[in-house]
Order: sequence, then structure tokens, then C-alpha cells
Amino acid sequence: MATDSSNGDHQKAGKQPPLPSPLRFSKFFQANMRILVTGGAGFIGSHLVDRLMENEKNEVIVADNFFTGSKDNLKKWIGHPRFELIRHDVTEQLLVEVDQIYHLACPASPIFYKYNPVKTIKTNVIGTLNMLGLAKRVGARILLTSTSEVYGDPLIHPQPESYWGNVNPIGVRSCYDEGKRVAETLMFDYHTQHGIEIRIARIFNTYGPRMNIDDGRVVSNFIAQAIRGEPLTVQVPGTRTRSFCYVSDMVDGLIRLMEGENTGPINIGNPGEFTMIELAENVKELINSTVEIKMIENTPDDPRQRKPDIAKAKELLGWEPKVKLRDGLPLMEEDFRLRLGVAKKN
Ligand SMILES: NC(=O)c1ccc[n+]([C@@H]2O[C@H](COP(=O)([O-])OP(=O)(O)OC[C@H]3O[C@@H](n4cnc5c(N)ncnc54)[C@H](O)[C@@H]3O)[C@@H](O)[C@H]2O)c1
Ligand SMILES: O=c1ccn([C@@H]2O[C@H](COP(=O)(O)OP(=O)(O)O[C@H]3OC[C@@H](O)[C@H](O)[C@H]3O)[C@@H](O)[C@H]2O)c(=O)[nH]1
Repeated sequence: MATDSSNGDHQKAGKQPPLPSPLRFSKFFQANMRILVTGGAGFIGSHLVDRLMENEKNEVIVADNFFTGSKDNLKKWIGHPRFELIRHDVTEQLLVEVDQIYHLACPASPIFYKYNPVKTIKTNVIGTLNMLGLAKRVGARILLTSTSEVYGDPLIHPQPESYWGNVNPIGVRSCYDEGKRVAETLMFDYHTQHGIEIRIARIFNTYGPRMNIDDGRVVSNFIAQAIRGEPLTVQVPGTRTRSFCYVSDMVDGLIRLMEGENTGPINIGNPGEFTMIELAENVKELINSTVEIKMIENTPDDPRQRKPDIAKAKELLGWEPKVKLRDGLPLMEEDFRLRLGVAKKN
């Protein structure tokens, strides 16, 4: 294991950050905080927007190309005076005046990020470069949603931030995991070279309401299958593990990271670890005990195990997840039943 203690945390920039807008220092007028959320029409992004909009001092701008996201996720904010939605692809430049940038834009489900791998890596590399260029011009603080996938198929378990990972650079997942690794590198290079204030969250598998029904990720697949009375498709061997974080906990962690003093990278995830068979059994028990569990083929390079070490998040952000898997699944079930139009039988 590589244990370089200078792995990003508290790294001191060589340069002073660019000055934020003069409005920030205006004597007589308390400006609202302008916040850009890229990928804000997606699953995590739209929950983040909900939370940011609760604060009346925030103006929120969402930039999204709607590849996996949808206006529907933001419908309650469209037309609100503190909210703006822009159809924009982050691989192109964006000129807006903001104080903070939450940079989430990137398809997250393997079936979507593998669909057009060249576009995925462009989104991660050129998209992150563009957002860093914007942060540099306007003096904004920028947070990147990186991923547990930077640890690849991890040989250290659970994964601390100091672990450098075990990633296949030319595999079918590389457009995403190597893309995010480059995005992290760009964040630190802009921080060191230009003094940009950066924050990096390494997000572990997150679930909750508003995931696309056809998203393809395991929790949304199993819940939709259980509600429809279809077999739960467990990919072989069924002993792969993941640790699932409910979306409200995730949003709380992201905001704490943005508002805190630490650059990260910081793992944000729920350390409760489950095999895919265990997950299927939980879904079966909670949602529909009549469905069967069906073993199906897996995809290449599927990480064998994943569980976050969240000691840093606890210590530096005062954060830990509150929602257990067995409490989060029924909350997601409610939303899926509404969207699928299938009521629960008593
Ligand atoms: N959900 C998870 O389990 C998880 C885990 C680790 C990291 N993350 C990261 O969190 C972020 C959000 O994930 P999510 O689960 O909400 O995914 P999502 O697919 O629901 O949301 C991604 C959003 O980004 C938009 N987008 C994609 N490419 C874009 C582009 N080129 N320009 C502008 N918009 C673009 C999509 O339309 C969508 O609204 C992603 O960066 C993802 O890598 C998520
Ligand atoms: O129907 C399914 C779907 C998936 N799976 C299994 O469930 C596990 C999790 O797969 P998912 O597709 O949900 O997500 P992964 O953990 O592979 O990737 C995710 O990791 C973190 C994020 O960056 C992204 O959201 C995504 O890349 C895998 O072992 C997969 O083989 C099933 O058993 N059945």
C-alpha cells in the first residue's frame, strides 16, 4: 500500500487564489452566494440542488446536457427567481459568474459511461479543465465528485484515501475511472499552480429516490425488478461487495466538504458492506418476497470488493452516514412505485 501522507490533505498551494467577485466584499449590499452545479439534473445533483435552494442566500445555476439527467428532477425549481437551468455540455466553455462550483457532470452508471467511452473521458478531462478554468477566472471554490472507482479493483480493504488503487488503464471502465483520476490530478495541479480552492469527494455507491428506473445500477435494478415481480438479476459470482450510501447522507457530506477547510480527497460513503446476494435478499425481504434471484453473466473488470474507510470524513468533516440500507431501501421503493405506477399490496 502506498501511504504517502501528503496525499492531498491540507496541501498548501504555491500561489494565492484569485480574488472572488468584488460583490463578495461590498459594504452595503449582502450578495447572495451564487452556486453552479454541473450535472444538477441528475440523481445526486438534483438532491444537492434541493438542499442548496433551502438556503435563501443561495442562487443556484444548473448546467446539464441531459444525457442521463432530466428536467423532471428539477421541476419544482424551474421558474424560481433564485434558480436557473442551462442546457450545456461541460466539454464546452461556460461563462457564468459564480462563487462556488459543484462539478458533478458525468454519467455515473456503468452502462451509460461505457455507452460512449470517448465522450465519457472527454467529459471527465475537458469538462473538468473547463470548470477549473471558470473557477480560476472568477475566483470560485470548486468541488469535484470523484469516485471510489479510482481505487479500481482494490487490493487494500477497506479503502483509505492514501491507497493509490489498482486500475486497468485500458479496460472497459477506464474511460470513467482513469477519467476521474485525471480529473483529480487536474484539480491538484490548478490548486498548486494557480491557487484555486479545491475540494475532492471520493463518492462510494449512492442510492435513493430519483435514480433512473433504467439506470442499470444494482440498487435501482433490484428495486424496479422487485416491484415489477421480475427476478432479481445478480451478476456472477454474487459475492462481489459494495457499500451503499443513502443520497441525503451523501448531500450532507458534499456540502460539509465544500464549506470546510480541507481539500480532500475525502471518502464519502457508508461503510456498511454487502455482497450482491445479500443485497438481493434484503430487497426480496423488504419489497417482494415472491421474486426469485437469478444469476446472470458479469461484465469485465467488475471490482471484487469495496468499502470506504471514513476516518477522515469523521475527523475532518464531522460527518458520518445516518441512514442504514434497510431504512433507505423502503424510501426508494416509495418513489419507484409512484413512477412505475405500481401500488404496494397489503
Ligand atoms: N451515484 C453514485 O453512486 C456515484 C458514485 C461515485 C461517484 N459519483 C459521481 O457523482 C456524480 C453524479 O452521479 P449521479 O449518480 O448523480 O449520476 P447521474 O448520471 O444521475 O447524473 C450525472 C448528470 O451529469 C449530466 N452530464 C453527463 N455528461 C455531461 C456533460 N458532458 N455535460 C453536462 N452534463 C453532463 C447528466 O445529464 C446527469 O444529469 C458523477 O460525477 C459521478 O461520477 C456517483
Ligand atoms: O443488475 C445488476 C447490476 C449490477 N450488479 C452488480 O452490482 C455491483 C454494483 O454494480 P453497479 O453497476 O451498481 O455499480 P458499480 O459499483 O460497478 O459502479 C459504480 O461505482 C461507483 C460510481 O462511480 C458509479 O456509480 C458506478 O461506476 C457489481 O458487482 C455488479 O456486478 C448485479 O449483480 N446486478
